[in-house]
Amino acid sequence: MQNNPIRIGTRESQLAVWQADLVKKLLEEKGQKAELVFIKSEGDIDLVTPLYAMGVQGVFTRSLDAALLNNKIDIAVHSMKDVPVQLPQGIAQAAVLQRASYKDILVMNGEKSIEPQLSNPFTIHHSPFTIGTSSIRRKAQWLNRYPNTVIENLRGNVNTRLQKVAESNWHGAIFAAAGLERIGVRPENSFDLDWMLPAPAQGAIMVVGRETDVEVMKACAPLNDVDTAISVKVERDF
Ligand SMILES: NCc1[nH]cc(CCC(=O)O)c1CC(=O)O
Repeated sequence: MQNNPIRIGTRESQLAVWQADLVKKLLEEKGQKAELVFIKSEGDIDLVTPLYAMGVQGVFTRSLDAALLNNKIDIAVHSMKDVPVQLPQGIAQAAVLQRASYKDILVMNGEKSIEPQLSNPFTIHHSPFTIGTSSIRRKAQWLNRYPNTVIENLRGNVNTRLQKVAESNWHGAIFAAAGLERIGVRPENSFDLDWMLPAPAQGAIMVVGRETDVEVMKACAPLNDVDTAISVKVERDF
């Protein structure tokens, strides 16, 4: 056990804070004091450039990595799908929490459902769909199935993306189920895209720490969910 509270580094978005707060609660359940430290990431500052075009890996994780290595925080909490497979030198996985939904979902805009039209894939409809996503993985899979679609760029955290969709005249946008469900903002007018292959480790939360900080690593070990940790390792090694 660590006598000093474990300093948990997190981004400032509602989802990031929710995830860090979960880690705080789980540590406290084990009798370990903990506190949150807020750190801005490059991925939250530039809200226009698609992530794949930013040209560097780890746009959400780099400032937290630096804070860890500079001893400003003791652990960092990430959506695991945003964490590059190769961790920076000196940083190691401390735990992977039990996974939530790994699925991608379509959030439709307004009350009018386009679900019936979507049950008919690979056909050309008279008026094309307009769907928001900046993920090249989601775009490629969507266009393969619904070729007659206009894809619009959609960046930002979960809340700002939901707001952009609501203010648009698009038919809808693609999200990770986990992100919306965790913070309780999954709209009624949404459904799972069971045919879409999710990102590796989607829906999983990763805790990282300093490799040499044996005490902190030990304090985090009970948070590890073995089944999730094995699944995401296989997905990321592939
Ligand atoms: N790329 C951003 C990101 N990173 C993690 C999540 C959601 C939570 C998760 O998948 O674990 C999201 C939002 C999204 O893809 O819609």
